[in-house]
Formats: sequence, structure tokens, C-alpha cells
Amino acid sequence: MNGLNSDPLTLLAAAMLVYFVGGLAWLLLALVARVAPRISLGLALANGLLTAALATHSLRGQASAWLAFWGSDVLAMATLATLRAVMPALSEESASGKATIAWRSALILLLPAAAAIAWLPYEGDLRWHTRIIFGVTLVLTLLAAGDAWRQLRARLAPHLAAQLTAPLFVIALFLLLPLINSFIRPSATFDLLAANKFQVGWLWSMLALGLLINATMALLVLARVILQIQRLTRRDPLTDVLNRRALSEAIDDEHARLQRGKPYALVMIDMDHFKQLNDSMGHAAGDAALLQAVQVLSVCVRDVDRLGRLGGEEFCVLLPLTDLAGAALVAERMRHNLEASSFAWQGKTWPLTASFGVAEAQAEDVSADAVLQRADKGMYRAKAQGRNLVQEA
Ligand SMILES: Nc1nc2c(ncn2[C@@H]2O[C@H](COP(=O)(O)OP(=O)(O)OP(=O)(O)O)[C@@H](O)[C@H]2O)c(=O)[nH]1
Repeated sequence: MNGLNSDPLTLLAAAMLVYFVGGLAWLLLALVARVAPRISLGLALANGLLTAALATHSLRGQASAWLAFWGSDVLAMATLATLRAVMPALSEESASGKATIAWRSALILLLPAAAAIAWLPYEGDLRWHTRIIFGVTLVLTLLAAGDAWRQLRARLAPHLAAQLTAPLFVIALFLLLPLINSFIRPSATFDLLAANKFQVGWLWSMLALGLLINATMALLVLARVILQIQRLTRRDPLTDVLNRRALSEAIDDEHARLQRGKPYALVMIDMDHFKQLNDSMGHAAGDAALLQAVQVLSVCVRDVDRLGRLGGEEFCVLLPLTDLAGAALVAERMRHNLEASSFAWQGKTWPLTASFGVAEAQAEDVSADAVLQRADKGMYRAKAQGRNLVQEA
């Protein structure tokens, strides 16, 4: 340890090895395992850039100043710019707008900083280089951490989201140290090869942080994969509403709350004459009609309500804290909006309607199945009475 302590070049080589291996691991994950390929490729690039930044930094005094000073500093900033830019890819939805904003904000910080340090003379007083480089990398890291926090916060409990993003904020703190140092000791330059205590300590931390940042990103990617799997097991692949199992769980949970005086209601929905639609316009048209129906139905409900597909052309909506009259109103709005949205496919139109059964949970209902059966009965009554109707049960 003492030997390493006094040898910044060995420490630098060790840090390069950590980042190089990290980069290779991400590359394999992206290209061979095809796990979260966009973010994995971005992280492979970030590790590669940092390895190159350290390699060029180690050439100071041997290679040209452009390569060993400006080149290594720009590569180091580009590493954090890449980390910031790939963060939106953590999200499961391909939000290309957010990705573009992230790349733009990264470049807006990186390019002027690269120009500024090229313009400042690379001799004698390097304190402004240090301030620019660490100021920019600090802001980029904070933007990346904030982005990761926002994305996880939307899908995970706050403490889990905080634990997963905390290391990114620690890295931001770590980048703050050289920045503060440049104000406390303006004469100190940021040269990793200088064997003073600050640089050697920083190099050791960089080694540890190399492992920490890659482990953190691996955890974030793992969280993304787990959320994606959870989503796939809970969603209907065609319409993306809850599938039968997920909706049943939500209804069972709501039924448990019934004992605590929280009412709920169900609306059963069955598309009318769907066989005819399939037969006359084709199965693809039927699929498109189901998608259109879901769009129409989902705007009729509140955020707390749950729309699910029970199978085929049958849907159900769970309405928490709603009585029979309230549920009938929602069902009537759905029926009306569906009827008003005629379905068009390859130049032909089709009247899109459905039959609705509404039921409110009663204290004597031993299970949610009893409520479902009543709503189902209402729906069959609506079918029997000519369809495109709401019936209460
Ligand atoms: N395109 C498409 N059709 C589906 C899907 N799931 C179920 N269907 C079709 O929906 C039709 C349902 O037919 P039926 O149960 O006879 O009901 P219906 O024709 O709507 O008649 P009523 O309910 O009495 O008005 C069948 O032809 C199924 O093949 C799907 O995911 N996509």
C-alpha cells in the first residue's frame, strides 16, 4: 500500500484498468446479452472515454500539450457528458425527446468548456482550467443524478430511489473537492502524476469511485430490467392496460378495504358485435379497434381508477371510493364516448359500441368474485336488451 501510495502512475494504471474492464463488461452486456443496449453502450463509451482520458493524462511531459493536457481534459469532461446524455435511456419508454434534450444539454456544457480551456494558456497558472473542468463535470453529474432520481421516483418507493441514486450524488461531491481546492490553494494545479497527498488521495478515491459508479449503474440497469419484467407480467401486450391477473389483484386489494368502510364499484365492458367486425374488416382491424376503445375508455376514468382487459374484447374498470350511481355515470360517459368515436379502417368505418354492466360492492359480498359476477350479469342484461347500453346490478 505504501509502495502504491508513493506511485501515482501505478494508481493511474490501476484506475485505467478498472474503467477499461468496466467498459468491456458494458459492451458485452449491450452487444452479446443485449440487456438495455442503449444505456449499456453509453456506459461502455463513458468508461472508454475515461480510460482514454487517464491514458492521455499519463503522457504529460512526454506527448504534446494538446494531447496530454487539452485532450485528456476534454475526454474527462466528455465522460460525464456521456453519462448525463444516456440517463434518459434508463426509462423503459423510448422518450426520444428527452434523450435529445439530454444530449443537447451535455454538448452545451461540454463544447464551450472545451473551447475555453483551449483558449486559456496551458502553462503556469492552471487554476481556471481546474475550475472549468470540475465545474462542468460537477454540473453534468448533478444533471445525471437528478434525471436518475426523477425516473426512479416515479416508479419506486422514495427511499429505494434515494438509495439507488445516492452514489451519483457522492460522485458529484467528490468532483467538488478539486474545485474547492482550486480556491483554497490557487497555486495547486490538478496533475494526477504529482505525488502530493491530495492527488494520491484523489487517485485512490477515483479507483474506488470507478467501481462505485459502475456498480451503481449496474444496479440502476438491473432495477430497470426488473421494472420492465414486472410491467410485462402485469400488462396486456396489445393494449397496455392491466391484464386479468393484475386487475384481479387490484380488485382483491380494494375488496379488503371494503371492510374498513371504503366502497368501490366495478364496470364490466364487452364490445358489441366484435366477431362481425373481425369477419368483415380483418383481425388487424379488430386489434386496432381494441386499441381505439382503450384510448376512449381510459380518458373517462380518474388516475386512481384501474382499467384492465379480462381477455378477448372484454374489459373491466375498478372504481375505488365510488357508489353505484357514480359508477353508472362513468359507464354512461364511456358508452357515449365510444359510440361517438366511430372506427375507421382502410377507408371503411364501423360503429364502435359496447355493453356495460355496473355493480357496487356490498358488505355481504364475501369476495370480489361476487361483485364481478353481478357486474357481469348487468353486462349480459345490456346485451340481451339490444347492446350499447348500461345496466346496473
Ligand atoms: N382482433 C381481435 N379480435 C379478438 C381479440 N380477442 C377476441 N377477439 C374476437 O372477438 C370476438 C368475440 O366474439 P363474441 O364473443 O361472439 O362476441 P361479439 O361478436 O362481440 O358479440 P356480442 O358480444 O354478443 O355483441 C371473436 O371473434 C374473437 O376472435 C383480439 O385480441 N383481437
